[in-house]
Amino acid sequence: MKAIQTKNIGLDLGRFQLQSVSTAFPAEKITAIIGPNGSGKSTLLKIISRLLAADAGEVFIDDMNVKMFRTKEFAKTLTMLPQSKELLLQLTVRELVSYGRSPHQKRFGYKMAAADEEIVNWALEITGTVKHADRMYHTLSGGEQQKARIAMSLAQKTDILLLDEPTTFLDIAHQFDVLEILREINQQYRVTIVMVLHDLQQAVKYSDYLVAMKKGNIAAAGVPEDVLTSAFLKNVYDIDAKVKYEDGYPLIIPAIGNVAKDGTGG
Ligand SMILES: Nc1ncnc2c1ncn2[C@@H]1O[C@H](COP(=O)(O)OP(=O)(O)OP(=O)(O)O)[C@@H](O)[C@H]1O
Repeated sequence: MKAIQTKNIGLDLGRFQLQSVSTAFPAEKITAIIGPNGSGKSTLLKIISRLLAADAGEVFIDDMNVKMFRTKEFAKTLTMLPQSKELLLQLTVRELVSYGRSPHQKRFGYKMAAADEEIVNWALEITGTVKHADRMYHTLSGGEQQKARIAMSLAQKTDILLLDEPTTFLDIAHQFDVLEILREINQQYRVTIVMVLHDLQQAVKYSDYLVAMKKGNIAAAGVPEDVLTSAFLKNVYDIDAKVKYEDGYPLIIPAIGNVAKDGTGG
């Protein structure tokens, strides 16, 4: 199983720069990337997953530079589920999830092997999307679509799973449902998971490690209880709040009169 390391990643997007980002995501653990809107979380995930090329620096999976992977080998090693934007896919849910198997197939359009069918069924089952398998993807609700997209990522059966805001569009029950599924995947199959989460309480509860970003830099990294403190909230989000832990679950109590500022993390 693989660990990810970034070394001095730099990228200039004009008004925004990733500034020599060096960090690591531990193998076989769940890491949450947190930080204010626009702090560079998605950009970092896109660079790790080769969807975006950095101007400087390197990404390694174990000791292998990601540039050295052949496309198909990379797709068998790492899956990235980007933030969902409106997709009007003319596909059934089963067809969408089957795309997850394409890196494992000999030729595009080749009839799927029984073993691949089994994995597609497993991904549909584990995400609770089997009941929608024969529906057109675009007719699903936002939450149902999100679970179908997660099923597609799981069907790819990689050692590393990157997810950008996997709980978007989901109600609270389905958010916990998805986070529990991811935890099960991590524990049972020892998959390394890195996900962007905005809910700090969920990030602490469902991850082993936190990486926090602010203005294109790493602001903090470590075990959740060490990272999520009152001083951290002030530094990264510019909010005054107390943090109390109850049974390992953080309670974030904002100071009275605390108002959101520009949302850029100060
Ligand atoms: N292709 C692009 N061209 C120019 N600027 C970009 C591009 N992609 C992202 N940016 C800018 O880079 C900054 C970081 O974006 P990014 O999506 O990585 O942030 P984020 O931390 O994931 O934010 P959010 O929590 O809102 O999803 C933002 O200010 C964004 O507008």
